[in-house]
Amino acid sequence: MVVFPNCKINLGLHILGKRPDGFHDLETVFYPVPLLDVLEIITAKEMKFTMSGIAIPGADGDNLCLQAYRLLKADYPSLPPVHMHLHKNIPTGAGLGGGSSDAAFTLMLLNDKYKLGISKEQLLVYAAQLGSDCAFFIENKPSIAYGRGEILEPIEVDLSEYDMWIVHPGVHVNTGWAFKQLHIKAPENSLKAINWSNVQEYRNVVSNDFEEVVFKEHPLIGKIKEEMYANGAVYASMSGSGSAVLGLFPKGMQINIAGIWSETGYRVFKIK
Ligand SMILES: C[C@](O)(CO)[C@H](O)COP(=O)(O)OP(=O)(O)OC[C@H]1O[C@@H](n2ccc(N)nc2=O)[C@H](O)[C@@H]1O
Ligand SMILES: Nc1ncnc2c1ncn2[C@@H]1O[C@H](COP(=O)(O)OP(=O)(O)OP(=O)(O)O)[C@@H](O)[C@H]1O
Repeated sequence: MVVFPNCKINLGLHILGKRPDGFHDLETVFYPVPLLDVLEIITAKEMKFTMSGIAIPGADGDNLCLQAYRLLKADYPSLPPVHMHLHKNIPTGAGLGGGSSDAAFTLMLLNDKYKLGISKEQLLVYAAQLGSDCAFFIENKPSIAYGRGEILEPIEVDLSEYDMWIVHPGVHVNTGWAFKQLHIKAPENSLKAINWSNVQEYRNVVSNDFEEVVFKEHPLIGKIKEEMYANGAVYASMSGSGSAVLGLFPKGMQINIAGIWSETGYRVFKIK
């Protein structure tokens, strides 16, 4: 069975405070984006995990797909050994949640393939154990998120009238590091109060608290955002804790990619 884990972008991200468990409470809008990994799982004589595509830092044994398998295997010992193959397209350490998506899709695929009968509510609980933004991918609908990112409410956001470009500058931002750099202050507005149908207004009212600290450490990421606005973006922002930057442009607008983001290591995605 083959599935295609997608990524997410954050539209706005407010860090509300540090919690006793070391995590942070946040407010953000998650929006699913069809930039896809490929995950195949087949029944095997013994466990095997293989990968192709973009290399992922860290040991293969720590891969979130395997962590998801182990989490279910502990509660469902009848789960047979499998061969999982992950083809990685979504840049890592990019704020696009690719690892979290792979984990969520592994849970859903195993549940479907082996008829484990796990309810959506229980899948959300498993997902939240694997990563803070993992639960989002179980629902995979535009949502406003609270708590660590696992408390989700659907929200009406439709960006289909715009062309979306995502630029990844090849820099890996460690999410834990980014949270440690923050100087937490009360947000100027609530993302819930924003009129999400007015995309033209986003530039004035939608902000990401990570940008200040991440741009300071990696000025080239801030530069990408500036370049998006200089080249006609209606809205541009870093996603999550970076390093990917998304831009919304008027539909059909021609952008001279080669002239703007041709530096070595940069990857530019036009989202279909
Ligand atoms: C920044 C976001 O991308 C926004 O969508 C997510 O909140 C990050 O979610 P994630 O990558 O799934 O994060 P996790 O793997 O759960 O946590 C990585 C590290 O980030 C920090 N972390 C993460 C989420 C959160 N709400 N508070 C935190 O302080 C913790 O130090 C944690 O050890
Ligand atoms: N299947 C996987 N895909 C990507 N990263 C994985 C995977 N499994 C484990 N990881 C580890 O998780 C780290 C972060 O991965 P991910 O791509 O989700 O980061 P991110 O894009 O910054 O996401 P987020 O927005 O959730 O912070 C990687 O550096 C890697 O060590």
